[in-house]
Amino acid sequence: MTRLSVNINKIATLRNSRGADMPNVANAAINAEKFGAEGITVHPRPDERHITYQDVEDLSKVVTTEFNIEGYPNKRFMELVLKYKPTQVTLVPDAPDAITSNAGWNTINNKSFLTEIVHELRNAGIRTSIFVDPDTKMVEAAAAIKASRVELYTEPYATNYHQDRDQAIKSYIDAADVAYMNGLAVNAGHDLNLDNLAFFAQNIPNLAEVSIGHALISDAIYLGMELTILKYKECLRH
Ligand SMILES: CC(=O)[C@@H](O)[C@H](O)COP(=O)(O)O
Ligand SMILES: NCC(=O)COP(=O)(O)O
Repeated sequence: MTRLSVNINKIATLRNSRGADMPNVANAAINAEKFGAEGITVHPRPDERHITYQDVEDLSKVVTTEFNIEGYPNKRFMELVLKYKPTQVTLVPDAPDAITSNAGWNTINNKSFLTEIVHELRNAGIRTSIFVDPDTKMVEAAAAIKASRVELYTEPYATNYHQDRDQAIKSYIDAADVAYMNGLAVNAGHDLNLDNLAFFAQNIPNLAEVSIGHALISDAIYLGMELTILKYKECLRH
């Protein structure tokens, strides 16, 4: 069964907008898990525009499902994740000024850099996932780097879903096949929502985890977080 990891970056965006502590990020994680989330994902960006490094410390004390920290592995990020040792670290190639994640790693050109990072994380007992485009060559190179998982970057799927979902899913099916053939588990994320999630999950067998934030938190404004998480989990039952 595919795990739903709720990305709570946007809870922190709302909290930061007033400079106080409402909504409290740790409470949001506690409630998301109470409502059925099977993981909590955060992406502490270098400018801390939403999730702060302090949030990561606070969350490390309360998350009881799987804690997934995403980010670019610069020195500060590595010190953070090695200190708090989450369940999983998802390595993302984002530039500091990226408005959001907009591409997967070039795992061929960054092989030596990523191999060193993955080795350090594995030695710390942290599961590693590399954020990649649905490109079989990038997936194969991620396996050579000895990552445990790849996370398929699903923005292109979401963008093309309504136009031609069969075409939109094709590269993801191929990438997942190659991942499994190379001993990698498959995660997915970015721009997944209540419209496009079920078709994705139905077509990617053994999908280990989806991490969903922007659409899920937006839906929760109208539906409430409990019903929203229930609806997203229903999409994963196929
Ligand atoms: C890797 C990924 O797709 C998510 O971490 C996404 O980047 C969310 O980041 P923002 O919430 O800052 O858009
Ligand atoms: N890894 C994807 C993630 O954590 C959330 O992405 P989004 O749902 O906010 O686009």
